[in-house]
Amino acid sequence: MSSGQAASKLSSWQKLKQLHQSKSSSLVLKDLFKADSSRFDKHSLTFSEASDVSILLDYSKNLIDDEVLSALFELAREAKVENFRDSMFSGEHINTSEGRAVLHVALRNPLPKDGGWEIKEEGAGQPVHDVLNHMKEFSDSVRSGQWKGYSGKAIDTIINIGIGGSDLGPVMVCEALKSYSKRDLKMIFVSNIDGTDIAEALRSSDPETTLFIVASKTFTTQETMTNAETAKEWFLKTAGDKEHVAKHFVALSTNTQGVTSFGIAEANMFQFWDWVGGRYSLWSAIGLSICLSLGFDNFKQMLDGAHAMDKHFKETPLEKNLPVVLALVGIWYNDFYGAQTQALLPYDQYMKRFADYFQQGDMESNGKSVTKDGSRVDYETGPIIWGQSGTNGQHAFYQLIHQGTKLIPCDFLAPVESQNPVAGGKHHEILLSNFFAQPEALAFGKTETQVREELGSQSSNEALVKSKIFEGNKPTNSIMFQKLNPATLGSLIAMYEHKIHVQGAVWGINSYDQMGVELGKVLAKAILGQLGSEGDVKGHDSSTTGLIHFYQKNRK
Ligand SMILES: O=P(O)(O)OC[C@H]1O[C@H](O)[C@H](O)[C@@H](O)[C@@H]1O
Repeated sequence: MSSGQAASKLSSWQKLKQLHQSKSSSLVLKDLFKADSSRFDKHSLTFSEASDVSILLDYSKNLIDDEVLSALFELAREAKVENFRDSMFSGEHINTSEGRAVLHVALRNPLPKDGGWEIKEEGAGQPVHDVLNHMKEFSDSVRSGQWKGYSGKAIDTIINIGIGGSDLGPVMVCEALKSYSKRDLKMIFVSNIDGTDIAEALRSSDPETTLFIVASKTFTTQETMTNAETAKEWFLKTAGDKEHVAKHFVALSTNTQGVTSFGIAEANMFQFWDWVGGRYSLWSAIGLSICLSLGFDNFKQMLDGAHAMDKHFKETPLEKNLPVVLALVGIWYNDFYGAQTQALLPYDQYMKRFADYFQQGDMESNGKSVTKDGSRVDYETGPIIWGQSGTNGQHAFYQLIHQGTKLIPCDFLAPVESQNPVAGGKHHEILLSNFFAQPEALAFGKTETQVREELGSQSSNEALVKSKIFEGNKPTNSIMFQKLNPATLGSLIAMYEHKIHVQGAVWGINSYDQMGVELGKVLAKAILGQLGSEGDVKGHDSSTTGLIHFYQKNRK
């Protein structure tokens, strides 16, 4: 297991610091490509270890050379990334602050008799497959119309009520694999405590044909429980009899007692375990909405794609290991170049929620400032993750990436094959031409000489010339895959999950707790009890008190 040692104490870290100082000015992409015609071949990797999956990672447009790369791999070895990875796979309790194993990989692991690994942790073998069978049975019966609502009608609307990891994964996947979905089954996701979210969902739904999925690992999350209660009240207003709840409410949780006291029978509960982190839970029962929308077979293919990436991560030498390479290159910018953010830019409209999903995945995992042994880090940890689908982003924020003052490493992702080759494939070719052009423009820019040539007689306008120069040398990864099918999506998600794992291991932090979300929740609870009257507002600073008083005076 990783010791939680500060990364900056490692000799390879110091070496990287020196390398950055001594050679960053000579790490110029234009020159690096000119000097080595095989740079793309040397710095690209392929992954095709799952059926129906073919992924190319081109990391050649990064500010790296052989010396930097070998120091980065040395860092991974010195930080014991391989040991820590193996500890995760074997079920060791690597989430030390909560004393838990971290086993989302077990959710996509076949049984040992079918070629999976033996994992010694309660739940991590047959029980996983029992829940999968339950999910299959249930989703088949709802999708086929066999499952009937209380008045005998089939279900045509699914409302998933959950937040954070109990929402973002299912939302992202249902959107990404929409072309595989049962189009006549309406999927609605309610997460926000803002009454608008549930009100809008209920407005367009019919209690006789709506199925509610209450998704919450803990079954105590205020937003989810409040939304679920409101949904139940709305349902019972029409349905009347409490007995009917059984036909319209199911729960996904680790908390059986919470589920039954809400009024959902254990038979309608899909179980998972405390070793599944919320932001890693879409592979568990939390994926029920995915199964309902896409069908179990597609869900299973997504698990298989993820499992193949797990196997790749577990067995491939670091130098050829996709998640490891992504992680190390990310560390190079995050810790030595001072980059604050990392953009995820999928050129596939179906992946429009991908960056939102990994905002939680990455930032809740690695947004930490103490190591596992409790020392304050003296280096940067998790990056700010953001992005949106291409080409929309190009018309919004790419200006800053090209010509702003900040270094923003970007991952570009795109499918070879479009699922909607409209207008004879014209849209897709335009889309891909942009996917190829942007990393090229970022890497190689446009020189002053080129600008002057283009401007011709106007080149005497110095300010204009300067404003049109692209400095270039902006690093990117390009990730191409054949087609966004369930298995490929599974592999891509697992690839980024493991990237996060490797970075957390190098930084010596616990990527698997989320203590930072607690304080706000506790304060909100206390404030909720004080909102009644001005006199109740006690124990706050003048700003918070002033804000609450303003609300109390002006509410209607
Ligand atoms: O699934 P639940 O227990 O309702 O938790 C929902 C979310 O709650 C918190 O915000 C955690 O930080 C998230 O990691 C979690 O996904």
